[in-house]
Amino acid sequence: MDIAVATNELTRVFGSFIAVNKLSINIEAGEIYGFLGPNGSGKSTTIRMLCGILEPSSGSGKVLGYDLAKESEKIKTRIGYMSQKFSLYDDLTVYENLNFYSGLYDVPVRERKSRIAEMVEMAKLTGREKELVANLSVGWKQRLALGCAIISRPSILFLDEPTSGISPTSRKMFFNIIQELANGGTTIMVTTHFMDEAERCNTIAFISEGSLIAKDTPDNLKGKVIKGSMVELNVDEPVERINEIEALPYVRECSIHGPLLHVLLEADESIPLLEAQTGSKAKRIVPSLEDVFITLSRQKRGEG
Ligand SMILES: Nc1ncnc2c1ncn2[C@@H]1O[C@H](COP(=O)(O)OP(=O)(O)OP(=O)(O)O)[C@@H](O)[C@H]1O
Repeated sequence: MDIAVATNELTRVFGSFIAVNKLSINIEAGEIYGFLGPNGSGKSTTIRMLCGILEPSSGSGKVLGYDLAKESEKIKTRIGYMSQKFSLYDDLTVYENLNFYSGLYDVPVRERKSRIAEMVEMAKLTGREKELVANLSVGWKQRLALGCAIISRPSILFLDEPTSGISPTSRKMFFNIIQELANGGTTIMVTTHFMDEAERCNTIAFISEGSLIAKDTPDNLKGKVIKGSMVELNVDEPVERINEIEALPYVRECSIHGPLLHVLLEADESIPLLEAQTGSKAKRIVPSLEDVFITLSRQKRGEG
């Protein structure tokens, strides 16, 4: 098993604030590693350290065998990185952007044309090569930004919320491309707030307040983290009822999911009691990844 990323107590502070706290992770070559956590939990800061853009305050790490502290320049030229702010030039065409990045990443001149064609095809931008980037929709721009990030064929790709702000169809298309890259052997580390994308990762690491609090496959997380019986409850004015339901002695957690409440009970035996006390039908459900993350966040805050 090849390890593409390994960190040991990697830490970053800003003044007295600890953004990333003794993070130790391993990412296997060729896997899609989902890096999840609430806003401000330290995901971007971690990725920026792994890309060699930001110096760690303490701890250590290697990416593709190169040391984060001593060999950040080597790391920068060997990885692909794409953040939510796509670094594209609006006043250049699709082709010109790809050509620019092929130069930036030192793609051999004789290979540039074929590599650009490959990226245009991968990004499903065929026929748009001469279009100004300013005229592209966000979904198109995002796939072009991906093409620019991988024009040098990096063996590892860091994606920091690549799909925020784009349509569900474009998101799906984008993740299909990611899956294909991983099938071809590229290691992918991706942050996302979308649970359907998290489901497609081989491994999920969940961080909160800079610390790693869980790491496993999506299925194992759903099977192991939540203890008790999860039910769906359809009540009027669900948000107003959360506190009252959570105060019931046999209820562990209650959270809103669309128009419904998810209620975590100590055991199945409490279902009739919950139905009687709320006057609503409770339906037993398998916990979703979102339920898992709500539980993990509460446990971290000491509420679980
Ligand atoms: N350059 C900086 N100076 C000071 N504080 C910073 C700096 N960069 C990040 N932080 C702080 O570190 C914390 C972690 O930020 P980070 O961007 O890594 O979180 P995140 O998990 O990526 O959040 P989001 O999901 O909102 O992108 C935040 O509280 C942020 O304000």
